[in-house]
Amino acid sequence: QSNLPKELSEKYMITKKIGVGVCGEVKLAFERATCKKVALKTINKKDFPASVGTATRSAEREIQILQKIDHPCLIKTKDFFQTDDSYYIFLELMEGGELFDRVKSKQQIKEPIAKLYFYQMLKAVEYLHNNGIIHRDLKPENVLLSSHDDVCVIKITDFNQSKILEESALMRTLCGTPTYLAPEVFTDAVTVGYSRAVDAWSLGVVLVNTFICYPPFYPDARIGLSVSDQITQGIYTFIPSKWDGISDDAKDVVKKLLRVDPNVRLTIEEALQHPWLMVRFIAVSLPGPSAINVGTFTT
Ligand SMILES: C/C(=N\NC(=N)N)c1ccc2[nH]c(C(=O)Nc3ccc4cc[nH]c4c3)cc2c1
Repeated sequence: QSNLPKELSEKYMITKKIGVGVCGEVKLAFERATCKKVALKTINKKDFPASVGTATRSAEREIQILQKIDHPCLIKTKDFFQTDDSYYIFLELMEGGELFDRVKSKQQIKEPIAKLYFYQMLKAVEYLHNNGIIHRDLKPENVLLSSHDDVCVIKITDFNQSKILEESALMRTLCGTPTYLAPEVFTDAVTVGYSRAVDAWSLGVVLVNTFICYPPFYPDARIGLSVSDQITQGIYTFIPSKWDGISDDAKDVVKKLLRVDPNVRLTIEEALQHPWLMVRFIAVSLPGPSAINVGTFTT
């Protein structure tokens, strides 16, 4: 890290690499003044194949989102630096690492733990959607665990693909008097605005992939369909043996999230009302000052 900004090196000591992402890497760093551990995510501008212009815009939009969001299950930035060729984002360190690695190493995650993580993901995405943000890249690599214990707080990260829903021209048109408006403007309006449903779909795939240990859509000669055809036709395989012992409510949530038509797909809000999630939880609170109540709810 020879070309680090001087003020960055003065404030932080950077040590080993702890995670590697698509566009950059994650390192363990220590804030010199407090000796506190933090995660440093470096995003190299030159890693983006497109012209630097779009790269900078997408990275800057991500930084803007990262600095604006405030929810117990969304990663928070603690500091930020940039040079001509890189962004340096300091984030709260999630000791448990990525959910992806936890799943890779371990056999099936037990249903109550899967439900605890899934509930937190729903609450995080509910917050994003309520703030007009669509994540668009929800996957186990972008879910971080706060500790090595199974019962822990999770946080969603990586807003590189995220989209901020601006007020659209269509919304403004629909506010005016429709005297001269063509019928298709109304019918189009019905389908527009479901872009947030993509996050619900992804969470359905995460639920199957992460908690039942295999992706619902994968290249398999026996199915005779490409992954994209399986997805567009909503054909996914339920390997019965893997679902033994999993509750019918859990299967029902998956079925309703993995609906091809976004208009009938379960929304995040509806998923939170689903019987599988509407159970009493002991609030997950961490010891010490960082105790966070990610939410308790009753039957
Ligand atoms: C902000 C962000 N990505 N943004 C973009 N890719 N543009 C991002 C993505 C993945 C991330 N991973 C982490 C992170 O703390 N990872 C991690 C990985 C392994 C271990 C092991 C112990 N703690 C760990 C933390 C922060 C983080 C931030």
